[in-house]
Order: sequence, then C-alpha cells, then structure tokens
Amino acid sequence: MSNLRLKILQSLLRVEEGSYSNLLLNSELKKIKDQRDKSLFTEIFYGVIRNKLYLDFIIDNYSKTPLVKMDKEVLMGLRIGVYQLFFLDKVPARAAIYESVEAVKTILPNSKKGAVSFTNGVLRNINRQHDKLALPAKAKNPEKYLSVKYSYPIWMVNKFVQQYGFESAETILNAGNKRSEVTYRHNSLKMTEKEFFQLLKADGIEYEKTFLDSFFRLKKINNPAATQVFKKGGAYIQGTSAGLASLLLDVKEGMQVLDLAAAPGGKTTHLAEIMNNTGEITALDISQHRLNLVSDNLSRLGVTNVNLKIADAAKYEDDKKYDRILADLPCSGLGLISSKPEIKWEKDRSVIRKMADLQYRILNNNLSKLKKNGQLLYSTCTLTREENQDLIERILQENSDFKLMDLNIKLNEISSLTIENKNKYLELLPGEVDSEGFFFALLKKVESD
Ligand SMILES: C[S@@+](CC[C@H](N)C(=O)[O-])C[C@H]1O[C@@H](n2cnc3c(N)ncnc32)[C@H](O)[C@@H]1O
Repeated sequence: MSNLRLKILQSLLRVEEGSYSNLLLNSELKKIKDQRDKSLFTEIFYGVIRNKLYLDFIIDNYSKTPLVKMDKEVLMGLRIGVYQLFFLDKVPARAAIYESVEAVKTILPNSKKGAVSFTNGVLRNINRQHDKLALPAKAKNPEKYLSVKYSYPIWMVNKFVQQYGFESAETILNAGNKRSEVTYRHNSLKMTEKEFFQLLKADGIEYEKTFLDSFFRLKKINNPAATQVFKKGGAYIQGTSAGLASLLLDVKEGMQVLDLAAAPGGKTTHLAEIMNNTGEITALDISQHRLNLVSDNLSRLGVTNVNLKIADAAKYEDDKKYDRILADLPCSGLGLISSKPEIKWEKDRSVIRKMADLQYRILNNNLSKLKKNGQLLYSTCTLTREENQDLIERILQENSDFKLMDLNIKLNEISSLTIENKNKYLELLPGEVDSEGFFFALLKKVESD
C-alpha cells in the first residue's frame, strides 16, 4: 500500500510539471491490478489536484514553515496525507499519516531525514486539531471564502461571481469539484444501436440515458478505452454538452463542411456520422501530434469523408466555399474543470485575453468562406464573456452580412435538455446542467458577397 502512495506522489509531481492528469492516470491505472487500489489511486490523485488550495490552506494553518520553503515532495506528501484525513472516512488516520510519511521518506534522499520527521509532525498536529479549522469569514470576504472552501484560484472565483452572482458562482464551483462520469457516443457508422448495447452488456457495463439520444453515461468504469465496444469503433468518449455542437450545426448529407480546430476529432467524427460519410469535411488543426489522434479516430470509427490538413486557422487560405463551418476553438477551458481539474492551476487571468484574441483572428479569417445562407457554429468549453458573448457581439457588429440564429428551437428538437434561456445563443453552466460547461452561438450568412 505504501507503494501506492508513492506512485500517487510521483504522479502528482508530474502533473505539477505539466503532464495531463487524465493521460497519466490511465497509464498508472494499467499498472495496478487490485480494483480497490485503482479506486483509491484515482480518488486521492484527483482529490489532491481538485482540492490543492484548500489543502494548502490547512497545511499553512498548522505549519510554522511557510509552504514556499518546503521541498515539493514534502508539500505534496502533506497534501496526500491531509486529503485522506479530511475527505476519506474509510482510511484510518494512523494509516493515512504513516503511508504518506513513508512515501515522502522513499522519494527523498537519506540526507533529508529532517524533512521526513517534519512531514510526520505536521500531519499529526493537523490530525489532533482537525475540528478547529476555520474557513475565511463568508460575510467579511465572500470571494475568499468561496476560493478556500471550493479550492479555486481567487481570480476564477472573482470572474464567476462578477458574471453570474454569488449563488450561481457557488453552484458552478461546486459542480466543478464533482468527478465527471464518462459518456459514450454510440457511433452508428460501425454498429447498430442493438449491437452497441449487446457489447456493453457482454462487458458488464452499466449505463444511463442522457439528454442526447445517442449519448450514454457509464457507471463504474475504470478504462473506457479498453472495452470491446470502444475497440470495435462503436463508441467515442465525448461529453454530452460537446455532443450538442455537431447536432446544432444542422449538417446534411452531401454538404461541404469546414472544421477549423478538429483535434482529437470528437466533433469531426460526429459530423461525419450525421452526414453518413457523404460530402466532405475539411478538418484543420495546428498540431501534427493532435492530427495524428484525429487520424486514429477516423480509422477506428470508420469515417471516410474527412480531409485532414495541418494549418493555423487564423491564416488558413482556401478558395472553396462551405455550407457549414464548425468553429470549436481553443479556449481557456473553464467549463471542463470537473474532468480536467488541473485547469484550475495552470491558467491565469491573462489566458482569457490571449484566447479571445486568437478566437477573433480565427473567426475573422474564415467568415468569408461561408456560402450564402451557410451557417457557422461557434463553440467553446469555457465560461468567460470575453471569449463568448463579447466576441460574438463584436463579430456581428463588424459583419453586417451575418445574423445570430436562435438556438432554442433546435435545442428542443435534438435534446431533452430543459434550461431557461432568454438568449439566442446557448450557455450551459456546470451544476445547472448535468454536464460540462459550454457556449454555442450559430451565425448565418444572410447576404452574398
Ligand atoms: C477545443 S480543441 C478542439 C476539439 C475538437 N473540435 C473536438 O471536438 O475533438 C482546440 C484545438 O485547436 C487546436 N488549435 C489551437 N490553435 C489553433 C490554430 N491557430 N489553428 C488551428 N487549430 C488550432 C488545438 O491543437 C486543439 O486541438
């Protein structure tokens, strides 16, 4: 078991250095045989990433040494220990402390014995005074209170409170801390729905329906990319909110479609499925490595109508005119925190400006490629006005030949989602919908140029 805490400690340090949590977790879980160890690994690994600020608040309260002066291995070991003491009823306090200290001892050189006894001392102290911890006063500093309680950087809390008010911000922060469940999109290009269900049953996978007919939420699954249905191309792992994009764009068989930022190919392959592999999808991405992921997905899912191109969409040139454009653009990702909790810590406020600028340049460069009456769906997995509403308003102001379409009627036709929405665009907030945060706006070209 101490080996497990050590592996968690090593993995968390790698996430701090920039590794993707989901990829790292998948590869670590493959090396663990015992089912309970897999679950404990996942719980502590994601728990520490999610609650980092809260755990640091606790450690800082009980340690005389400031956090910045601690070795990174010690600080991470403390977080692992405190997470178990505060969040995991099933792990006895003695075991939580012992295993965490052992992990720190193994990872540190012998010369750092003092740091090991320091870790032990701080954890014992926290365990003794567990009940005395006080959060920042809600009345005095509501945003600091939210930041510590839900463990989010203060700039993100300020942003959500400023845009949505205290109550909705709290709902969003809370939802971002719940572990997102895996959703499969059934891919009808490879198998019928009947075969899809048969394979799920054969693998003993339980599922439930979602607000989209072909999306199913999986129960208790550790490696969704290792099932028969996945390997045979009958399923793509995709969030339900993301699944709305290709449906809202209203593509038809035989159309010419431009996908401006395609990798890893979730929406491209969904569009291809709806178009029944007819017409053509020109799919761009700036990254060759990520385009390789699209290629793999195209072959696994039996998609044959996609032309992949490596390109910077902000500079891409093409004489062709398209019936539809999907602009699912790079963004700050604040709607995806439940599945990628490290987003909390990797970004700072400046990412919003940078992304809004890139999104503007990409849209501006491609609007002219749309045919008359053609439609462009803009989507992001984020929740900042600058990247969403403000950007679309600017585009509409500068391009009088484009009109904003009302997405509410289409939403009712394609999903069972019921949300109160007075706007023509669609904003899905985590906690208000049982899915990731997303923004959609549909633009129609109303005059020919
Ligand atoms: C939100 S992801 C797209 C997700 C994809 N549509 C899907 O459904 O699987 C954004 C993608 O934009 C790509 N990207 C970033 N900057 C770009 C640019 N200037 N031109 C084209 N692609 C870009 C990234 O490599 C990334 O794959």
